[in-house]
Amino acid sequence: MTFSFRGCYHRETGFMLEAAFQTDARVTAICGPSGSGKTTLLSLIAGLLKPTEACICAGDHVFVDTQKGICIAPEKRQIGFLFQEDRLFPHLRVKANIEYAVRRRGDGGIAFKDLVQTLELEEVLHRFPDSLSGGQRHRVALARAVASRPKLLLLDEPMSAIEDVLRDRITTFVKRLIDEFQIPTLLVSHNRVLVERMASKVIEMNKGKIVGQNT
Ligand SMILES: Nc1ncnc2c1ncn2[C@@H]1O[C@H](COP(=O)(O)OP(=O)(O)OP(=O)(O)O)[C@@H](O)[C@H]1O
Repeated sequence: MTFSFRGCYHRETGFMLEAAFQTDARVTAICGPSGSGKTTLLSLIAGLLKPTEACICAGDHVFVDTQKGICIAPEKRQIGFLFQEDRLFPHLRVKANIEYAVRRRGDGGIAFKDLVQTLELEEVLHRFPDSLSGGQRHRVALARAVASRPKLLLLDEPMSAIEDVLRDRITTFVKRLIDEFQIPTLLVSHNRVLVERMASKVIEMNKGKIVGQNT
């Protein structure tokens, strides 16, 4: 599947993102210094920010085409995302948080048991997000992001809050899910080891622009 992005977005603070790229890679990394616009780019793709002008497509699925007046609602884009903050439903226990995403996809979803075991969440299934540690919350958010077998997966620093001892195993698990279910993924990370391990293409951003690409 080819993912393509062309668009621009202007923040009142003066920050301007103007970028175009396309990728066929299973995992594409977006790298660049702090404040270069990586999270803004993912937010535009997810539909959490509205671009001034854009055409954003994943294969045959057009998420946004401002010239044609198309802007699909975020919840209808079938995008799984994991942002730096975990955005779990605070009123639902961990089990319900994950089941919500599994149910959204029906039979094609990833097995709940498999997710829970690999991410070591058995012990916290009946707790509310507020009572979890940062690393635990992050693992729940990761389970939720991949559970529905999304058309596109957006990972923003996915391993940053994960304890060292779990990081390697979780990286292997996420990579296996992405490969097995052929989920095109955009990965934002400052962690060069993670990028090298997961991504076959790297896009470099700086000051809201794409300044380099390599495969
Ligand atoms: N909610 C906001 N309101 C105003 N400015 C913002 C907001 N969020 C981000 N910015 C600014 O927009 C620019 C791009 O930010 P963005 O978070 O996309 O960068 P980033 O590359 O993801 O950075 P980091 O690696 O630190 O997460 C920065 O100058 C940032 O300060």
